[in-house]
Amino acid sequence: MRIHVVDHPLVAHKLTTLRDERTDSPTFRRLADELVTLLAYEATRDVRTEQVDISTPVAGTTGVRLSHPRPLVVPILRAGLGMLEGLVRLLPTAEVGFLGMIRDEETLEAKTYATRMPEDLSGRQVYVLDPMLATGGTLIAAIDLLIERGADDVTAVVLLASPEGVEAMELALAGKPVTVVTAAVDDHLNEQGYIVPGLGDAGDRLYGTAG
Ligand SMILES: O=P(O)(O)OC[C@H]1O[C@H](OP(=O)(O)OP(=O)(O)O)[C@H](O)[C@@H]1O
Ligand SMILES: O=c1cc[nH]c(=O)[nH]1
Ligand SMILES: [Mg+2]
Repeated sequence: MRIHVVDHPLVAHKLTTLRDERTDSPTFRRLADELVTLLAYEATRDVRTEQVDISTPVAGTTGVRLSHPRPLVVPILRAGLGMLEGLVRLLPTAEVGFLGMIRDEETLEAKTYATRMPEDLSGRQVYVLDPMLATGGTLIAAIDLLIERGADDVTAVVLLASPEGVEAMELALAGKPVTVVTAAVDDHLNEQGYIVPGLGDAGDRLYGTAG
C-alpha cells in the first residue's frame, strides 16, 4: 500500500476552514468539493491512458485519452457522496458505483447496508471516496470487496486520515495494489474513534444532521 499526503498551500487552507467548527454545512460542502478536486489531481496521476492519433487544424499529432474499461468511482455513503462531484469533475466519463456503509459507534465495526456496482471489476481501476480514514475498518472492508470483485488498482481518496487507520490499512492490505491519497494525517484517534484534531463527524457536517 502506498500513501500520498498532498502538500499544497491551497489544500492546507481549505482543510483548515473545513476543520473550523464555525463553518456551516453549505460552506463545508463547497470546500469539501473543491478540496477533492485538488486531491483528485494527484490521485489520478496514474490513471490509465492510451495513445490516440488526432488532427489539429494545423497538423496531425499523437495524444492520449483515457483507456477502456473506464475507471470506476465508488463513494461510500453517506459522507463519501459529498466527494463525488469533486472527483468526476476531472473524470467525467468514469462509471459510478455505490457502497453504503455505517460504522457502529459502540464497537467501531463497519457494516455494509448497500452495494450497487458491477459484479465483475476485473482489470478495473477504482477510486473509492470517503472523507475520513479513522480506524480504517470501513475502507479496509470496502477495498477488500473491490479487490474480491477483480479490481487491480484501487486509490482511496480521503480528506483526513489517522496514523492508527493508516497502520491498520498497511497491515490488512499489505502487498495489495492500493494507494491512499489524503490532505493530512492527523495526530491520533480518541476513545470514541474520532480523529484528533479532525473535523468532527463528516456526514453530519456535510448534511447538517446527526447520526
Ligand atoms: O475508519 P472508520 O473507523 O471505519 O470510520 C470512518 C467511517 O465513519 C464515517 O462514516 P459513518 O459511519 O459515520 O457513516 P456516514 O457516512 O453515514 O455518516 C466516515 O465517513 C467513514 O465511512
Ligand atoms: O473523526 C471521525 C471519525 C469517523 N467518522 C467521522 O466522520 N469522523
Ligand atoms: Mg457519520
